[in-house]
Amino acid sequence: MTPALQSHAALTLCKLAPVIPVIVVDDLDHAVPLAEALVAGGLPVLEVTLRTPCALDAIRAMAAVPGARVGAGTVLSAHDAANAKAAGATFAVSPGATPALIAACTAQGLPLLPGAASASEVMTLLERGYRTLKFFPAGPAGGPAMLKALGGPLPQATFCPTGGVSLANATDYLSLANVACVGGSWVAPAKMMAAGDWAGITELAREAAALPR
Ligand SMILES: O=C(O)C(=O)C[C@H](O)[C@H](O)COP(=O)(O)O
Repeated sequence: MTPALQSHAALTLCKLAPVIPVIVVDDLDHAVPLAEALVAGGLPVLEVTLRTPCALDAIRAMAAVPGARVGAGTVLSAHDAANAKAAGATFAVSPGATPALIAACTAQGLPLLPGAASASEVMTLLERGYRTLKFFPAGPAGGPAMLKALGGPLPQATFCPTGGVSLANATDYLSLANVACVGGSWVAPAKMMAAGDWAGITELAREAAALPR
């Protein structure tokens, strides 16, 4: 799958909802109820970070939840990409991008949302054929002002800013012409997951899904 087609698939996913939840699953038993809660609240696209031992099993379980579009986050290597694909991930998100990761996602037909935080990084990915990018870490890298500035010379790149995005500042990003959606962990707080507060998480998802863009 060419990078151009990967970016097309990624953009389609980004347009499904204003927010992609960034999920850290510590307990496999949380995976299905969490996915159901987020989908019920209107957030169907879910990024499960490969940061915990049960992440791949969580992806496998969540991929079977009706309406869920489950991808892997923190995909850093070709090995991660292969594992994510085998677990049923339908897309991959990375904080940056490397030639090895790009080659693996291209070979395996796994749409990659690669990370970029500077004009040169954006230009390098555009050169490779990627037009849908993660802007990471969004807050520390300059926030909405930085994205707006990048949009001047590089309007062909569309972003999913992630890292320091919250309900309070999401609209500052979503109102920009070069932003398709935002990513954030605030809709799946560890405390609410530990407490099994799935109704509360559905409520957070509802608020997020209603954000204007
Ligand atoms: O590991 C990755 O590949 C990531 O996706 C990193 C996440 O984007 C941030 O950890 C989410 O940031 P917060 O919403 O501020 O918690």
